[in-house]
Amino acid sequence: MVGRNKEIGEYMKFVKMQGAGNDYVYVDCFKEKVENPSEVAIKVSDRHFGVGSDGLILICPSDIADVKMDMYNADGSRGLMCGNGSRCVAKYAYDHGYVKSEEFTMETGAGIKHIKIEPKNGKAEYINVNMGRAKITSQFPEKILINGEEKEFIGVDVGNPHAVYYVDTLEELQNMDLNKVGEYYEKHERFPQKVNSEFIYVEDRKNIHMRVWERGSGETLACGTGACASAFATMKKGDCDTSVRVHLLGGELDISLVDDEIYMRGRAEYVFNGEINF
Ligand SMILES: N[C@@H](CCC[C@H](N)C(=O)O)C(=O)O
Repeated sequence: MVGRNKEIGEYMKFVKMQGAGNDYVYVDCFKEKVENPSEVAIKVSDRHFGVGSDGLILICPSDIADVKMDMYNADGSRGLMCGNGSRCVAKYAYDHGYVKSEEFTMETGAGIKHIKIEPKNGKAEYINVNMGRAKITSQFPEKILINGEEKEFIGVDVGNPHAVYYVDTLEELQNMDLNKVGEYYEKHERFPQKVNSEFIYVEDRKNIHMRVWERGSGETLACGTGACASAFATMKKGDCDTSVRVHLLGGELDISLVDDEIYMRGRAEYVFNGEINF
């Protein structure tokens, strides 16, 4: 815990931020210390008894980059990479003067990422993240039996694992009951480390629609790495150009592939600051 107040006991200061509706509780570890981040992630993420979020992200100093992101899913499991989180950490670090220029580096569990800020009135408005190289991790596509039904997916690693499933119509995508079936996808024996599952409808060569069931957090309004994985799968399959807009339940992300590296561009926003009691 990071503080003690004689009226309320132990408390932790945080800022809630969201990127395309993927919301996390962020703690500024340039100033604060979080001792049991997995337990804290479970507590803060609870939408009734906590702050309410898709997980916890610590914004930390780094020995090897300008800033470090340390992320935890809502179930307390550690995530190696978080696309939406990286934009929020970048915005926070830039707006709070922890980084001094518009281009800087971020340490993540999936290596060092290069960030480029597009500022407006001195604050980060759009954030570009070089997500690095993606890798296809399955047959192309691979058949799988999920809850008695045969499906096809494309496995993609973007620093964390994804399985991308095509859906035939936008209506079918909108009507999917992920709360009912999501866990069958996440915890299938084909994925011993569990997996983030994306369901996509390709509208045309420049637009795809996506819903996601995230490993460790369930359905979220967006997943940055999932958007990159989905865009990459459609590009490799020849269905989309090398620049794609991904439409998510909570917003939009622009993903492009340049010299085999994936770039993600999008916004990040503050929601509120607070203190939570323990
Ligand atoms: N929401 C994230 C991904 C978070 C980690 C993921 N659930 C995992 O366990 O790999 C994103 O925006 O990329």
